[in-house]
Amino acid sequence: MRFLGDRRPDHDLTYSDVFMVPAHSTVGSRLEVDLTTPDRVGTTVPIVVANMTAISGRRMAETVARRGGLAVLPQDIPIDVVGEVVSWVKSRHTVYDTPITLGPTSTVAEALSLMGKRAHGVVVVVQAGRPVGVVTDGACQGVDRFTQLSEVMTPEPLTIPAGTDLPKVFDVLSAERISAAPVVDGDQLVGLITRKGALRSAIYAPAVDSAGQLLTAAAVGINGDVAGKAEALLAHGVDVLVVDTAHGHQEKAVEAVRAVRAVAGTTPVVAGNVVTAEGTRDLVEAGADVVKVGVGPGAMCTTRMMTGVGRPQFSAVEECAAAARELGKHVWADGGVKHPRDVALALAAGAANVMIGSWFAGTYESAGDLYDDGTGRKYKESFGMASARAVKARTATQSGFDRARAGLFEEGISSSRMYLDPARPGVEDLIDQIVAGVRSSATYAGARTVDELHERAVLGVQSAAGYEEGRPQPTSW
Ligand SMILES: NC(=O)C1=CN([C@@H]2O[C@H](COP(=O)(O)OP(=O)(O)OC[C@H]3O[C@@H](n4cnc5c(N)ncnc54)[C@H](OP(=O)(O)O)[C@@H]3O)[C@@H](O)[C@H]2O)C=CC1
Ligand SMILES: Nc1nc2c(ncn2[C@@H]2O[C@H](COP(=O)(O)O)[C@@H](O)[C@H]2O)c(=O)[nH]1
Ligand SMILES: [K+]
Repeated sequence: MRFLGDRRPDHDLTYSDVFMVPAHSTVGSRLEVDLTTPDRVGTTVPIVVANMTAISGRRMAETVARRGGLAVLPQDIPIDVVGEVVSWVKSRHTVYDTPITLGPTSTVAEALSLMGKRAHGVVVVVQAGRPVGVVTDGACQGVDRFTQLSEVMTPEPLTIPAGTDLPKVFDVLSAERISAAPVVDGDQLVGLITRKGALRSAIYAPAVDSAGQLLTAAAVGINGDVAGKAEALLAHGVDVLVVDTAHGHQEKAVEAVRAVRAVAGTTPVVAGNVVTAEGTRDLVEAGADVVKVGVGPGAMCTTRMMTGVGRPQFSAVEECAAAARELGKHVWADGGVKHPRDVALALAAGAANVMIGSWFAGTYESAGDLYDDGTGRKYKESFGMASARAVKARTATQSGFDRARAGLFEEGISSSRMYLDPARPGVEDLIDQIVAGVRSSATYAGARTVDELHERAVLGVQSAAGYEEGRPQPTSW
């Protein structure tokens, strides 16, 4: 990347400070752009879900990997539970969604409590493995919550034989005016497909391991038996290890990376967080394949206000990516991403992948429960991984005194409401939006790949008014 007119500013910048200018392009279509990430971790779109307890769990991991991204399971989850999640994710179909299933005598209340767990909004009623009905949210309205599903389901629903050509699935569902249908092998339920799912599976390539199963990642902290934890995660089949701590450029973190590298073999090791070239080089030297960049940009993060420490994220990514690339390695831009443009600009700055936490908290697939705020707006609760709430959970096995002492050092928000966007309530809706934005961004730069976007990007620095001009105006002024 370079700055417009070679006018490199003498101060650090974040995403909102910069804009990209269009360049002469030979890329004729946004569909010609290949967003496979250059870090060789296996992602086919540059999206990684941050290792945050309220956000990254099994449904998030499954859904995002099916579209080519990766979710990092947090270090606070017990390792045997991570193992269960990894086996479960790896048992998921790479094309079809996991259906929500209940029996004919299950109740409307049960169906409604599960429906918010997935974006497709239907429950499949199953008997001896065979789909005998489909229940929608609409069918559950205006009936007693104890009503059995056999009374409200659409019986003998349209089913799709496994392996049906995806455009055909789309056309059949459109012709029948239904949004989702059970997928069957013989008469046995093997998955669920929606119209949008058929479209997405035709556009995206899932992120998979060498056995063709969905890709997984898990984080470890820097305390305790780090190598032992890493070995246990590897034994459970985790594909990418993330050594994660607030201050990645401390000796303890460097030692943790060395310890993980020593047991990781060919498994990619990601480590952070840092914001300087020196920090990047030290983590690469210790064995990191990918360095995670970002101190303080996160939406749940109070580090900069508490400590004055951090660095505007665009410049941090640019400097660290340059240092990593000199050593043949890569960086992930971690935190502060709120719009598709931020993802595009992080890639322009040289990131190989972009980590997103809070933006994905307000989706059906995030780990938290779905709430209604009383006005009909749906939200999930989220919290930072250095908040008092997370520290309390992480230190549960320590003495009361030690826990209270650790709680003094909170650097994150313990409670926030992340509203679901009614137009984009599922994480796949957000992925669609991000991928559309980034593909378009690449064609404006004349780039066909993530690396070319970084090489060709020409950026300028804008005023707050310049940024504001770019925002849409949904009302008259
Ligand atoms: N990207 C960011 O800006 C930040 C991210 N986070 C996230 O919060 C989670 C928890 O991370 P973390 O707080 O590192 O907890 P960890 O449990 O990973 O432990 C951090 C270790 O580093 C030591 N340490 C030394 N200096 C610092 C420092 N300035 N801040 C924090 N620890 C320090 C701590 O010792 P002692 O407790 O005795 O000081 C402790 O032993 C991670 O997921 C991390 O990514 C947290 C803050 C910033
Ligand atoms: N300083 C803190 N940083 C945190 C905390 N919890 C998470 N994080 C960091 O934020 C990113 C995600 O950023 P987002 O803007 O997409 O939400 C995450 O990967 C961590 O690096 C915290 O409590 N304090
Ligand atoms: K912040």
